[in-house]
Formats: sequence, structure tokens, C-alpha cells
Amino acid sequence: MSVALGITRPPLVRTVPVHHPEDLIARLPQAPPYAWVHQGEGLVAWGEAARVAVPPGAGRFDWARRWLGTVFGEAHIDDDVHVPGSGPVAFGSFTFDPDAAGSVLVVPRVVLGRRNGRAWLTTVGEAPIDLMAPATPPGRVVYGDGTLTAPEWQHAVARAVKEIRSGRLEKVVLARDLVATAERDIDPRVLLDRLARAYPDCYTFSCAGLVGATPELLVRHTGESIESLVLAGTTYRGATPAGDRAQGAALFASPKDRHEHACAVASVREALTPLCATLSVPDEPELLVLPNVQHLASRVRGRLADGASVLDVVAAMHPTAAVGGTPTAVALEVIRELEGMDRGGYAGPVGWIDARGDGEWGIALRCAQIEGRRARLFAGCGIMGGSDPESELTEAQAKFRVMRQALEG
Ligand SMILES: C=C(O[C@H]1C=CC=C(C(=O)O)[C@@H]1O)C(=O)O
Repeated sequence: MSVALGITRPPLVRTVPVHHPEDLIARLPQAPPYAWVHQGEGLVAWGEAARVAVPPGAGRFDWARRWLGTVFGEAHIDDDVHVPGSGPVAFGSFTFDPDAAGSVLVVPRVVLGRRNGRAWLTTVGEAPIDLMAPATPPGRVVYGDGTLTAPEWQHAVARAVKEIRSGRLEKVVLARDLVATAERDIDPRVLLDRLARAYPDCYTFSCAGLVGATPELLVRHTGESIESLVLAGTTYRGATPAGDRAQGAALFASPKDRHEHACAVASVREALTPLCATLSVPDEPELLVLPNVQHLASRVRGRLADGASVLDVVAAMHPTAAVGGTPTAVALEVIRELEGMDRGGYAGPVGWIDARGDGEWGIALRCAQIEGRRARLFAGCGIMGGSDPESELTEAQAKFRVMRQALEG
């Protein structure tokens, strides 16, 4: 099932220090890009030394870990840098729904990394010749409804509210999609560049056509330490600094949003407790202010008990109640019943893992699946018993703005 492209067996993986690239994304050649960039640091990559379609099912993360064990285990690694992200890495995108096809892992041929004042280049096998053709913007973009029209989605939200009030569940996250068609083929490098400039505090990512800038860090794994930024509860930016503060204060004081956030934090605590020797979860959220919205945010930190890799942690955490709901199993049923769409990689884990098991994975939000001239955009909202369908639709529009601006420039 894996495809190894033109590399000698066993492959030689070489990591060498390089001069600081000013802009990681600007170094991407004309090839499907892989990226994970936050505040100018991270990894960009291209080429495919190995690629696999991860079979759907409950054991998919285990399957992925075993595949990676074989691929990394076969490699001769010559790593002069020794930091998380040096040596061989795999990028991955997993579907939200464990039973949906579309999860993928790719070991790129070339990786350029930058972290804490150091930069490095990793090559797998012979370094390919890269074509540095400039990226062309997609031109005019028109939008159409995805699976549900706006009124149909509001109706789905109203039905979810009824289910919650009837006691079937406490919270569910409902999403919708929009279809964008551009004048020209969409070069993901244009979107990555615009996203990283506009949302430097988010994680700008690209993997197998899924491109976005997510504010939500599912897990960062460095040695035994893990960190997660849990988000749920949203309001808008004010027109003035005072208006901004008033919006933030109202979000902080809103029982509906605090409850929505508490569900997400509880799901993360529950998932991480069995894996961790120590775990610190803040008593109160903080505000994360982004250019389009403000979120309630909780930074969770822990120390792993026994050598779990970042994928083991991802497997335990996904789906958190920031994208599924409470209780998880019922929320997944309700999502299938009411959304009527396959989320694909949206709201699934996206990120990278190295041969030590370190890595960074986000929840794929504020993103689109790109194919030729078309992009399928996704946005969702946490629905509670007190949710108003019209306000939830407005919130989803604010979340769509991230990818709309990336497409339109
Ligand atoms: C599901 C999404 O956002 C989640 C993350 C932050 C805030 C959320 C909310 O307030 O509804 C969602 O739980 C999305 O952006 O599509």
C-alpha cells in the first residue's frame, strides 16, 4: 500500500543545518506542499518518499503508527541537528469520522525546518531538482452552497437544540460546507502565504490538498511534555478597542459559552488523564483574540507517563468536544444525522510526526479541501441547549472568512 518513489533501499535520510530562511513558505517549489507554520517557525516540505492511505476504522492511528515504525525503522538516519522535526518526518491528515476514507500519511522528500533560532534541511534519498515557478493567484472566486443551504443548516441547528433540550446529549458541533470556484487552478502556496501573514498566531497547514490556518493545537509533543490549546466559545471583534474588550467580557460572562468551553476541556482532561503522570488544566479559560473572532481558550499541559508518541496522544484525544460533542458517541450520531455531509479531513487531526515520536497536530479548522479550481470550505459551531440558529450561522460566516480572504487576497 505504501509507494516509495525512486529512493534507494534502505533510504538515506540526511539532516544538515542551513542558514535561516526568512520565509519558510516562500521556499516551497511548484509541487504539492506540506506545511506547518506558526509565527514564522515550523516545517515546510515537498516531494513524496513514501505515501499511504490509512485504512478507515477504530484502529487507524495504531495502523498508522505501525506503518511509520516500518518506514522510519528502515531508514539510515544521519541527523546533525537533533531537534523535534529534524530527521525523517511524516505529515498526516486524518478524517474527522473514523469510518470515512481519506486519511493519509506522507513522508516528504525534502523538509525545511526552523525552530528556536535554528534551521535545517532534511532530504530523503537523492535530493530532487525543484522547480521554483512563482505561484499565481486564483483570480475571481464565486461561491455556492455546499451540502446544505443556509436555511437548511439553520433548521439542522434548531433540530440539534431540540435534541439537547430533550436530554439526548449536552453539546454537539454542527458544521457546513461552501464550494468556491476560482478562475484559475488554486495554487495552495498562495493560500499558505496569505494565511500565514494574516493569522501568524494560528497554525498554517497543508497536507494532501487540505489547507488552512487553525487556531486549535490538538497536541504538541516534545520529549515527555505535551501541550494542548483547547478552544470553544466564540464572539466577534469589536469595531474599537473598547468594543473589542466589551465583546470579550461578554463572552467570558456568557453561561452558554462557558458551558460549551467546559465540555471541550472536560473531554481533553478525560482523554489525557490515563496517559499522563502530571496534567495541569487551568480553572478558568483565557481569551484568544484573532483577526476575525475571539475564543475562550484553555492551555493544558502534561508530562507523559510512558513513552507515548504524538500519534498515541492524538488517538486518545480525537474527537474532542470542540469538534464532536458531549457525550462523544451520541454527538457523532447526531452529526451524521443532521449535517448530511462527509467532513473529510475538516475537524480531523492534521500535523506531523518525527522518528522520535515528537510532533505537532492541530484540529483542521478554518480550512478548505483544494482540487484544481475548486475549494470546499468548512466551518462549524458548538451547539448548546440555548443556541440561536441565526447567531450560529453568523458565527460560521465569521469562521469562513479566514479561507475566503485567503482565496480572494
Ligand atoms: C468547529 C469550529 O470551531 C471550534 C473551535 C473553536 C470554537 C468553536 C465554537 O465556538 O463553536 C468550535 O468549537 C470551526 O471553526 O469550524
